[in-house]
Amino acid sequence: MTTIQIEGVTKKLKGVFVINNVSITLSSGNVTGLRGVNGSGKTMLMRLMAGLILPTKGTIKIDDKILGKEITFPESIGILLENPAFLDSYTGFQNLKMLASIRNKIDDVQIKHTLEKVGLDVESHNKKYKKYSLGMKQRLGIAGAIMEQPDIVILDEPTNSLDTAGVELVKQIIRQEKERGALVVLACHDTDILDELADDIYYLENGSLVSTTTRGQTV
Ligand SMILES: Nc1ncnc2c1ncn2[C@@H]1O[C@H](COP(=O)(O)OP(=O)(O)OP(=O)(O)O)[C@@H](O)[C@H]1O
Repeated sequence: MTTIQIEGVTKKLKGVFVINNVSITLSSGNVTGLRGVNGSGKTMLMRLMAGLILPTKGTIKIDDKILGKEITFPESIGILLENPAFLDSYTGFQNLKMLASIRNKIDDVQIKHTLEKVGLDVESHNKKYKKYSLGMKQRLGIAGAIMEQPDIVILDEPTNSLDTAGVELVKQIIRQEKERGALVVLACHDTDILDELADDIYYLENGSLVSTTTRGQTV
């Protein structure tokens, strides 16, 4: 059981409140949706949860351990953020292998299995990243986030650049991640996808939490 407790978190950047006094608790086996217009703070909140930036005020605890104090990063996390930092001259497989070498938890077979799971065929495993289409790049980013079966899966706009079949595949992957017990955080502009997949949806406006929908009920 994994929990993320966000307690009174504020993030100020260049004098602007990009996150303003947000408190929410997320737990494993749930998909938590983040909704809001461009610039409302969804990506910032995800970066805070991942320990990539630290709050100006408030605390974020992963399983009761304070991020930035007791732990630097969540122990088991996979993240898809906009513009993943993959290497152009490496193939899709080589990029994931390099990423996997950080933790050394999975082998080549598991990497290949994940590539297939996101719809990248054997030919594309061995294609250089710079030759990838936008949709292929997005699929590789999703593969990178889920390949180690982490406790926490953070997906920022995972359906970007994907065709209809790709969107369906991502929806299926998110359901599978939830079923295996992951704590999934999903930011998505497509409200239908959020309504379909998320157990709780938090609506952000100018960095503040303005409403919450829990399994269809808005408060
Ligand atoms: N490096 C930065 N320095 C200062 N402000 C920033 C920085 N990065 C983002 N911001 C600001 O933080 C706010 C929240 O941005 P964020 O990217 O979290 O929004 P978002 O909800 O994810 O938007 P989108 O839907 O466009 O992805 C915006 O006002 C943005 O201008």
